[in-house]
Amino acid sequence: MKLLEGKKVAAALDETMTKRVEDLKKKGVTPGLAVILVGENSASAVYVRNKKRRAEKLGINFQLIHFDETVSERELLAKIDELNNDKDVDGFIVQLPVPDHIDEDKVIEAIDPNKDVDGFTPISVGNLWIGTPLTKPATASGILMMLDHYGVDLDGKNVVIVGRSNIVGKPTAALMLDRNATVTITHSHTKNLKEITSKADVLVVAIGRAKFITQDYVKDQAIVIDVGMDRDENGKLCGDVDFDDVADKAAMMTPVPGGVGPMTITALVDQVIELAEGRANGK
Ligand SMILES: Nc1nc(=O)c2c([nH]1)NC[C@@H]1CN(c3ccc(C(=O)N[C@@H](CCC(=O)O)C(=O)O)cc3)C=[N+]21
Repeated sequence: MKLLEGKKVAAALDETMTKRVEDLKKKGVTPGLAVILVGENSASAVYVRNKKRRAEKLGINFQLIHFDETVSERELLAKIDELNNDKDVDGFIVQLPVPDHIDEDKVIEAIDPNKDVDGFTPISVGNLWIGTPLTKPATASGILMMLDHYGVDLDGKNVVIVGRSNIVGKPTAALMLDRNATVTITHSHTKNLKEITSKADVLVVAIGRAKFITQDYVKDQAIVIDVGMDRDENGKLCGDVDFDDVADKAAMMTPVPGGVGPMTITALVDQVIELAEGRANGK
């Protein structure tokens, strides 16, 4: 089984992105990324820390806006409006989840689609499904960037996605469809899940259930993409796929950590640089 090493692919792509940022700085443009984090969710703190580290390593101007859990929706929307109008910020995200007293859809809708580097706004999602994405959805794009790096041709392939979240399942289905794959989206109400997943040439799993996918869910020589970020019985980071159980059946598989996670961040920072390049050309 070939390991799809997101961490290595991310490092290789960092080199070209660093060069792009240097070229931009020569034109007097520094790419700007802002992240709004609300509250003290420990997983979010790790992901945001990783985003900050990567952006700063590339020379991107990173701004973290960390609100207390009790921040009002009005205050959050005011900050979003400020970032929408800040010409030095090419893109920004509101790290999800936000506390229950805040309407997540309302917050996402307030983001300027031209700065929506997560690809979550209705305009971005609409453009994604009609095939003209304004901005690329980070995790889904990260998955495609990794498959491209390993030369996986999706045309005509049978792709099964387990999970239908707005962050991963749905945008990944849209991008795979765009590559002429035959896409099936499964979820918690799907009947005979094993029958469907064991026909997949490419299996993408994003359900937040530690080691849920065992080899009886996997077609021989399938490509398995594990987007899970869970903890196993010993509290160790693991994915939605039982890696050891599936390893001798899959042709290719992503590890957790070190697989999709780093590529999610690569897609995010690549998107910010692309927007800054657009700004530099418009200058
Ligand atoms: N507005 C928004 N955009 C997101 O893109 C977004 C979000 N909210 N909410 C949560 C998910 C999850 N996500 C990850 C990012 C990095 C790693 C990552 O760096 N993973 C490392 C391990 C991290 C660790 O050490 O725990 C790895 O897989 O190697 C994982 C997951 C982005 N998300």
